[in-house]
Amino acid sequence: MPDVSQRIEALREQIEEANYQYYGLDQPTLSDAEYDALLQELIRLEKEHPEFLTPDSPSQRVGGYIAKEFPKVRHAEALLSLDNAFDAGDLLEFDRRVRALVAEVEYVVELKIDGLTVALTYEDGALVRGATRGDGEVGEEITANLKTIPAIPLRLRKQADRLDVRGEGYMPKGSFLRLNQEREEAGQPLFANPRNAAAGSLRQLDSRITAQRKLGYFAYQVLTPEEGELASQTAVLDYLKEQGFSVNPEYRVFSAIEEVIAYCGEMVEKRHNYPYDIDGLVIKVNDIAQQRELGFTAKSPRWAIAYKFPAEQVETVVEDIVIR
Ligand SMILES: NC(=O)c1c(N)nc(OC2CCCC2)nc1O[C@@H]1CCC[C@@H]1O
Repeated sequence: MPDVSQRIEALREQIEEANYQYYGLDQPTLSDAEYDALLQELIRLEKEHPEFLTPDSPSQRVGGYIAKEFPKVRHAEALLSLDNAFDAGDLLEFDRRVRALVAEVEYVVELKIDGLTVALTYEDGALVRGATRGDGEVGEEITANLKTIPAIPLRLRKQADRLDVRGEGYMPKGSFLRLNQEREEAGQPLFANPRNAAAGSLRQLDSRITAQRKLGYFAYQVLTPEEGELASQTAVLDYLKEQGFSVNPEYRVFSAIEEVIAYCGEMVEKRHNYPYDIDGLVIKVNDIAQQRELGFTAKSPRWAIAYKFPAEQVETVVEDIVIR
């Protein structure tokens, strides 16, 4: 019989690997029952042997920490907002401004997840801090709540002294529907949309409540990618996947803005085909060195723009959510 600490370590690795397969690669390896059995055994062993409990154990994902308030935390680098484009003209104008400063350019187009920005900091491979966007400079520290999101790794898969990651926390449509049904049965006010539900769930003082909300997270940026020799946004996305993050797979690379414009048109029709809300697309210059050359305006990067989908009639959206 291996000693308890070896069993605990083996359980942790199996559980985190299952999380990565399910949330990182979207290829579940364990059934829910098998996963729960491992987690329950880990929680039991850690209760019987608290000397082996560590803050980065997957047992901490079920929550149990009650904050009195959220401390403020200053972001390592300001979280910027994005300029918006609403039609082909705006996108052609964006491309013209980019090409005025850099010669050949390639664009990465990502789904614009309709959630809220969450900044994560890892030191020696462990998640040490997570925060909301706040005003872009200073956010709220919500680490305990973020640890309950299986798509957010508690430990990186590859060695890194320090890694700052940005991504979008969101509530999948299925979780949103279930939550509002429960609230309706309990006579509580309903959330208007998944984005509000995600914001409310991440700002819960009791992380057990956050754990029940079944939130998701898509990582899309690392700070100082050039230090990690990451030369492009697509390389950044590959790196984030290797490190165990859930990265949205629906990104495309185009070398002409006309192709980006055509893709935006296609996606207006497909925007409801995903199990999470999107409110547009984010178009980024792929090459990191060119991003540096293009720099930033006072509030947003010159190398990225958000294409916002046209507003819809309310009944279409409600009908879509209920029927689908
Ligand atoms: N919501 C998103 O899915 C998303 C994305 N896929 N990619 C970025 O890239 C940032 C990085 C630097 C410039 C924008 N930002 C996103 O969301 C932004 C954060 C703040 C405003 C937008 O929601």
